[in-house]
Amino acid sequence: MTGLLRKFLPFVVSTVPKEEDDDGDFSLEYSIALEYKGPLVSCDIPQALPVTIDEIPTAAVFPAESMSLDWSLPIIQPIRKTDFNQKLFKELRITKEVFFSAHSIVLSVGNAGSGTRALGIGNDTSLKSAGEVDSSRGSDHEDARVYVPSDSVEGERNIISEIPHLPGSPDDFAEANMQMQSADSTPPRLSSSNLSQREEHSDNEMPHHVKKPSTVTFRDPDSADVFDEESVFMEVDSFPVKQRAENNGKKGSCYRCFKGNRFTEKEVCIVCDAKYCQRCVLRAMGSMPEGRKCVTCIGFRIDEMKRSNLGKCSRMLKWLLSESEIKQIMSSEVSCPANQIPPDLVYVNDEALDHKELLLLRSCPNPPKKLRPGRYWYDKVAGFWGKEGQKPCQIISAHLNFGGSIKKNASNGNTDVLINGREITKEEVWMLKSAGAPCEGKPHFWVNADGSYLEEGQKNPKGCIWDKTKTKLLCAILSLPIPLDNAKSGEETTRDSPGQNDLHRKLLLVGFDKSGTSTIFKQAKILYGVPFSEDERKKIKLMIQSNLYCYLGILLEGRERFEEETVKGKGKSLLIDQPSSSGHKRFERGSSREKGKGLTIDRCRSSAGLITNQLTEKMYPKETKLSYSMDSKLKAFSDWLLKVIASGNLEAIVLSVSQAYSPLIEELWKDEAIQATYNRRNELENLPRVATYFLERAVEVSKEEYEPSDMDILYAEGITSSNGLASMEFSFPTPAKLDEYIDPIDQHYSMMRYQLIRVHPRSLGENCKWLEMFEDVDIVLFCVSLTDYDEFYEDNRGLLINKMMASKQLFESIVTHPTFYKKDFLLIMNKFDLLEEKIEQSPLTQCEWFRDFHPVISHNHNVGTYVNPAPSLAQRAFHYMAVKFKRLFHSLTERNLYASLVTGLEQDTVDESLKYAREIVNWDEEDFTFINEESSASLEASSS
Ligand SMILES: Nc1nc2c(ncn2[C@@H]2O[C@H](COP(=O)(O)OP(=O)(O)OP(=O)(O)O)[C@@H](O)[C@H]2O)c(=O)[nH]1
Ligand SMILES: [Mg+2]
Repeated sequence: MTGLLRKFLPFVVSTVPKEEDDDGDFSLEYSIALEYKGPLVSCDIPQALPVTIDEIPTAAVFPAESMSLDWSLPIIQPIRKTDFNQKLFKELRITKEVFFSAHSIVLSVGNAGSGTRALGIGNDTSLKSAGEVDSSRGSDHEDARVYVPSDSVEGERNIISEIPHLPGSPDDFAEANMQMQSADSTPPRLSSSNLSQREEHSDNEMPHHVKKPSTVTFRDPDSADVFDEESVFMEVDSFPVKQRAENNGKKGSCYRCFKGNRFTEKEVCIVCDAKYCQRCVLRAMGSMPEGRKCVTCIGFRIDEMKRSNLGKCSRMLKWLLSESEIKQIMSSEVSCPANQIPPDLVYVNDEALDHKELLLLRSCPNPPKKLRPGRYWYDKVAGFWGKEGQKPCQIISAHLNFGGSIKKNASNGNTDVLINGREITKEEVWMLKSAGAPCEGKPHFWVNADGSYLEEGQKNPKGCIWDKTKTKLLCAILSLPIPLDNAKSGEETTRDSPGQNDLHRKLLLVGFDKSGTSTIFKQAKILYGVPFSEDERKKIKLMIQSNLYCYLGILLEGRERFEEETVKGKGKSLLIDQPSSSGHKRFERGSSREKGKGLTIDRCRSSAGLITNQLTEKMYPKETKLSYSMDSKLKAFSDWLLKVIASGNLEAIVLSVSQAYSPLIEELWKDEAIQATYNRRNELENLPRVATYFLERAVEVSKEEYEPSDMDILYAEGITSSNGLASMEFSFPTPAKLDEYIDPIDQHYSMMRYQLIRVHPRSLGENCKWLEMFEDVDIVLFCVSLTDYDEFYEDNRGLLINKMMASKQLFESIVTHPTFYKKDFLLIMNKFDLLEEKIEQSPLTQCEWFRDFHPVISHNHNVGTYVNPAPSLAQRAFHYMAVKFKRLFHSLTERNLYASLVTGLEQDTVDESLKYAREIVNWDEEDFTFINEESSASLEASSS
C-alpha cells in the first residue's frame, strides 16, 4: 500500500515514517506535508488543490431500471499490451457519471473472478486496497465494475502500480487522485482458496473478454430475500440477443485455450454456447453474476435451449468452487432479470402474454414446469396444458385468465372426441376408455378441474377420470399428465409423468408368460434406486404371504399323497433326489408342465394334480421310509388351509388371519411330515422353484410385522396381483466420486431419463392390438426364457404347446406389428443360470425349432497352457438360439436384432443388458457416432 502511494505521491510518502503492522506490511497511519528545504527543482511540482469532502459527488443506489432501459454506458474494449500506458485511461473512458454511478467501482486486472488484484474506490471516497478481492462476490454494495484485461499488464505489474505514471484525462486523474489522497487502507476481503488458486494462473493468461458494467444486485445466498418477480419480468424485454459463439480451435476443443476434444469435460455459456475446459472456465466466465455466461455475454438473453439447465450446477463447478459460491451463482442464474423468459415469446391459445399474465401463469399453484418461449394451448376449465399441436403435457391450475379461447384443433387430435371443445388425441381417448368413459359415437365431454366428466348437455357427472389407479398408470405410460395431487399416490409411476418434451427414452419390456419380465423390471428398480412405494410394498407383502400359504398348500397336498402311497404300502416314491434344504439341486426338470405357476389362487387350487413323471420314475427309483402323518391339530389346520385355497379367497383371509396363524405356520413348517415332503419337493408339480426361498423363511414371512426386503421383492412372483402394466422412470447412475475419472459418455448418459414400461402379453388383447399405445417407445426389449425349449403349457383347447414355440409366435406378432415398424429390438435371453443346469439333462433338440442343434464338442489340446476355455454347452445353446431369433427377425424386417444374455436374478447381467439398450437407442446421436462403430463391431462379433 505504501509503495503504491509512494508512486502516486512520491513527495509526500517519501517523508512519511513507516510503521510495520501485524502482517508485516507497512501501513500509512497519517500523511503530513513538510516544508521542502532542498535546492530549487526544475520540474513543475503538482499542486494539491483543497478539496471539500461534501462536494465530491457520490451515487445513491444505482437504479436498475435506468440501466435496463438504455444501455448507453461505455463498454471497455480490450487494450493492447504495447500501447497500454498511453491508452489505458483513454480506453477506460470513465466519465464522471459512470464513475460515480454506483456505490463503488472496482478496477480489476484480468477477468472478473480470476482473483486478480483490484482497486476499489468506495463511495465514501476511500481507497480500498482490495488485495485479493473477489470483485463481485461477497460485496454488499452495488458495484459498477470495470475490468481491464490482464494481457495489458506484464506479470505482477498491475494497474494499481501503473496508474501514477499515466498521462490520462486530467479530470479522471484528478478525481482518482483526490480520492486516493484521502484514502485509508481497508483490509482485504477474504477470498476462498479456489479464488487464490485462480490468481496463480492469472498472470500469463490472455483474457478475451471485457465486461460491461453490471447492475446485478448480490443477495446473500442464505438470506430469505425473495426476488421481486414482477420487476424482474418487467425488464426482460430489454435484454439483447447474442449470436452463438464460434470456436476458432479444432472441433470440440475449449473455446479459450483451444485444447482438448469433445470428450473433455466442459462448462457451457448459457448465452453463446461457448464451451470452456476446467482450466479456462473461471477466467472466461469471471464471477458469474448472471450464472454461467462468458463475461462478454453478461446482460444478454440466454439461449432458450439451455433454459432447462438454469440453476443446475455442473460437476465441474462443484469441483472448482465452494458450496456457497455455487449457491450464489446458481441463484443468480435462475433469478437475474436477463435470464427470465420474455413474456411476448409465450403464446397461449394464440395470444402473446404480457408481463402480468406471465407472472400469473408462473405463480399459480401448479405452474407449467420448464416453461419456455413457444406456443401453447390451455384448457381453462380442466387445466390441461400443452404445446400447440401436441397432446397435453401437464395439468396446471384451472381458471387462469389469459390467452384466447381454446381452438378445436389445438392439440391436433383426430378422434372426433372432444374435451371442453378441443378434439383430443388418441392417447387421451385410451385414457378416457380406461377410466370407463364411453367413447363410442364420438361424444363431446365436459371435464372439470377435478377430473369429473359429463357429456355435453347432461347435468350430472358420469365419473371421474382420476378415480382409477389403472388410468393413472396408463397416463404415465402414454406420457399423459395426471393432476399434481394424484401424482403422489400414483403407484408404480414416478411422480411426474414425463412430459413429451423431456429428454426421455422409452424402453418397452415384453415377453411370454414367465419369461422373467417382472423380475427384470424389479431388478432395474433396485439397480437404479427407484424405490418401491409404501403402497407397492404393502401389496407385495400381501402377495408374498399369500404365495407362502399357497406353497404350503402344495406341500400339504403332496404330504397327503405321499401318506396315501405309504399307507397303500407302495413304499416307492418318485423321488428324484433327496436334497437337503440347503444344498438341493437347482434345476427345473424338462417336462410337459408349467413350472412356477403356483402363484395364482386358481392355480393353487389345481395344484393337487401331481403328475407322475414316468421317465423320472424309471430313472430315479428310490425307497423312502419317511412318515407323512400329522397330529390332529395340524391336520385340522391343514384341512382348513386347503379349503381356503380352494375357495379362491386367499388374500383376504391371509390379511385377516396371518397374525393368528403365524405360530401354527411355524409348527407346521417344523413338522416332520412337512419336512419330509419338502425334501421331495422336486416331485411336486406346481411348486415353483422360488418357493424354496420363502418356505425356508416361512416363520418370519408369515408374521404380521414382516417387511419384505428388496431381495424378497425380487424373488416374489409378480409385481402386484394385477400384474399387467408397470412403469418406472430412472437414470443410469455414474460413478459418484468427484475425483474419479468419469467417462464423458457416461456423464452424458447419466443426465438422460429413461422410462421402462413392462407389459404382460395378456394385457395386449387379441392380436396385440393394444400395442398401438406404445408407438412412441424407442426400443422393444423382448424377453425370452432360455429354459422354455422343453416346457409346455396347455392351451384353451387342451393341447400341449411348447413354450419356446409360443414365445416365438409372440415375438413374430410383436415384431411385425405396424406400431413397431422400424423399431429397434433387443432380445433379452433370460434364465441363463437355469439353462446351464438344464441343458445337460434335457437336449435343446426337444424343441422342434432347434432340431438342428448339433454342437461340435471341441477338445482342448493345449494341456498345460492357458487358452480360452471352449464355450460351455449352455453358451453354445445360447448362441445358437440367438442366431435363430436373429435370422427370424431379419427375415421379417430385413434388419438386425440385438441380443443379450441375462440372468434376471443377478444384477450385473440386467444392468449390462439395459445399458446395451441405452446404447442402441442413443446411437443416432450425432456426437456419439464413434460408439456406433465400436458397438456394431462388437455386435458383429457377438452374432457371428
Ligand atoms: N433362476 C432364475 N429364475 C428366474 C430368472 N428370471 C426369472 N426367474 C423366475 O422365474 C419366474 C417367473 O419370472 P417372472 O419375472 O415372474 O416372469 P414374468 O415374465 O413376469 O411372467 P408372468 O408372471 O407371466 O408375468 C419367477 O419365479 C422368477 O423368480 C432367472 O434369470 N433365473
Ligand atoms: Mg411375473
